[in-house]
Amino acid sequence: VVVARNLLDDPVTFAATTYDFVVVGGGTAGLTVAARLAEAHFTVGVLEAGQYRPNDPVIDVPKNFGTAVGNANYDWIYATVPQLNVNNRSIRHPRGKVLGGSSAINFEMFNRPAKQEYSAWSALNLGKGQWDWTGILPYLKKSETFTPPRPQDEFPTVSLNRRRSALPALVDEYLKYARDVLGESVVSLVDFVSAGFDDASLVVDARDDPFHGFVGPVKASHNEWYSDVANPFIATMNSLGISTNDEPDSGNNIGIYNCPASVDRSAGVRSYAAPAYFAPNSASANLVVLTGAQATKVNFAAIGTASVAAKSVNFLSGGTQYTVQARKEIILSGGVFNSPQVLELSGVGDKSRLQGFGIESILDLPGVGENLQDHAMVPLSFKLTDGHHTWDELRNNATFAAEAAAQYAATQNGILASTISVLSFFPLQTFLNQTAVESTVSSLISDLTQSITSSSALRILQNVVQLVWLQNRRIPQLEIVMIPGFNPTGTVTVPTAGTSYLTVAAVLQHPFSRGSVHITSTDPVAKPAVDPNYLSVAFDKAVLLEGIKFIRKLASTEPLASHIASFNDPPASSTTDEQLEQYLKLGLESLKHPVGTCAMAPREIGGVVSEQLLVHGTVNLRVVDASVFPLHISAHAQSTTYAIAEKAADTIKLAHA
Ligand SMILES: Cc1cc2nc3c(=O)[nH]c(=O)nc-3n(C[C@H](O)[C@H](O)[C@H](O)COP(=O)(O)OP(=O)(O)OC[C@H]3O[C@@H](n4cnc5c(N)ncnc54)[C@H](O)[C@@H]3O)c2cc1C
Repeated sequence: VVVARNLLDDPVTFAATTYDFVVVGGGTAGLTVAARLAEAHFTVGVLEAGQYRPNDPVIDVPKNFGTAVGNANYDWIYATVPQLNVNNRSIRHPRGKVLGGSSAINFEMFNRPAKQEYSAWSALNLGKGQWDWTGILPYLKKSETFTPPRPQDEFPTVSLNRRRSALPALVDEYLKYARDVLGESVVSLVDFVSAGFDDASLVVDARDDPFHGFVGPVKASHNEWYSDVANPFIATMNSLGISTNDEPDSGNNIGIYNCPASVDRSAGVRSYAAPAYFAPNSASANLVVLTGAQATKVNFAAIGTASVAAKSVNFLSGGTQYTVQARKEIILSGGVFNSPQVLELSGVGDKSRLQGFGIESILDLPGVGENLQDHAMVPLSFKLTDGHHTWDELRNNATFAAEAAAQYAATQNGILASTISVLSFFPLQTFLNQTAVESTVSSLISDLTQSITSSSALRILQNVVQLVWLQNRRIPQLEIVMIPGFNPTGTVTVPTAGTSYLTVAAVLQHPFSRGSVHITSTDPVAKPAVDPNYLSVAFDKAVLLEGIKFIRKLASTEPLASHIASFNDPPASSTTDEQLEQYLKLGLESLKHPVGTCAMAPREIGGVVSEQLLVHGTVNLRVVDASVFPLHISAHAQSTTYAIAEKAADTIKLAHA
């Protein structure tokens, strides 16, 4: 194991130094912002609870994704509180506890949402901070070195059927209520966020490839190994109206596509925050990382009455508490569960909640830990006919597995370098007929209207955005993930020996349910309570149920149908809505993209951080991680998280220029 010069395991030395910036969490966003600030000649001290694990095959070998889940050497091993709407099950929520954070243990899909989704982030922040596609795209590009797919990886193409929408009248009704409830003070916000998200100036010629970066730290590439079930799967999706999208990173992510992976293809290893941002700076004295150290509290010095200044961070290392001082700023990058936890432990959060724990309130910010949004998914599995090549072969056939290992060792390629890559994203209108869309949205609007007086302003505005999105066929509502093998994270059944599977998951992109994460104790080592509140809005369940039916139809449609020997989970005998709903409750899991618990939005509507990512009411405490997403996106979270951190670094550098 190579231990870098500036990687410390000595808390005394770390605490004895005053850094310009102290970053809590050396994860996806934390290492990105830390490295960029260190490159700009600031001194940066990073506190990371996990260890540095370079050259570890559990992390590095692309096909090993999933094996770190549940292993305390890599994973915080979170689980939700019992979820009322899914049989009171507690749902697993892994989070990376290792240098590199969740980027070290994630499933390596590296993609982007529709450009209009970022426009909503911008709208929720009144256009400040340029959190739209134009403002974020440069940072998506800055963080990546993109390698386009080889010609032989192209998918079959069939064009998408377009149908007419009749939703505007229904949605206008909710907008009227939203204006009434929110009153004059924020009525302009309703108009602002509902004004539509198309910007003609963003239409650029895809052939110029203005979308990708070619010199950034994170390597994005495409698989060379594909299962033989991929092509029939894609052709069947095409025949059901999901056309192939050759440029999914362009801000138009509708269709089925070959998803880039955060894999360094030449070395055949995962590309994640530690090798991408930490390792290249490991000779720089500006960037110091202390591993095995958990931050427990931010300490403040009062300045004036309106804003407070953060000055130091308490942390635990080897059971002893230390304090490290920051000259300029403290940056929380502990992730979607831990950043709000540290804020609450520090007296920043809902005043009455904190008083219940005897914590002195420094800033009354009721939004801390609220607004938790996640991508709920339901995987379905199918037994394939004999002779198929899937990842199951690695489990079923010891000779094949040994050959694959030898091939990987010799060439850094082959099946062990492969990842999940066949993704598709589409709006309701693609898989529901117009009557079904209208009745689903109409029930949703009635639910939202009934709860409008007990909803926060942020939530009402999000509802407005999401309702507008439901009319817009460029905003995906459902993702279908094709997994060539038995579901790596499934909990419903176990695979049969000697059998190959196809797993297809339906994933809700824009849930209307909102959850929370809050401390349950003043003990910083006690895990906060994670409650995504899955399916608490009936619309979320309805979309997933329709997603399940769509997948069943897909598996019964040629050319895919001929490759399927039998329905596995759920079995073919489950046909009624009731049976499929039972399966939904049994099989629902997280796609592991929880976001939003320190939402970037104005304080008056319930936001936690400003468009500069400063915690409201502070002059120098920022949150830079996936917790600042104000609204979920139709993409996996990592590339946007890197971009947020890259953008934050520029914002911070400017503030201290
Ligand atoms: C199993 C799994 C699969 C996923 N699959 C994908 C995928 O395929 N594609 C995709 O785009 N996204 C995926 N994601 C999501 C994506 O990886 C995350 O959204 C993203 O990496 C989050 O980045 P972050 O900076 O917010 O947090 P993290 O990367 O989780 O970083 C937080 C860091 O802070 C540290 N930390 C926390 N609290 C403290 C503290 N108090 N003191 C010190 N250190 C602390 C943690 O140990 C961690 O290193 C997946 C996530 C998981 C867990």
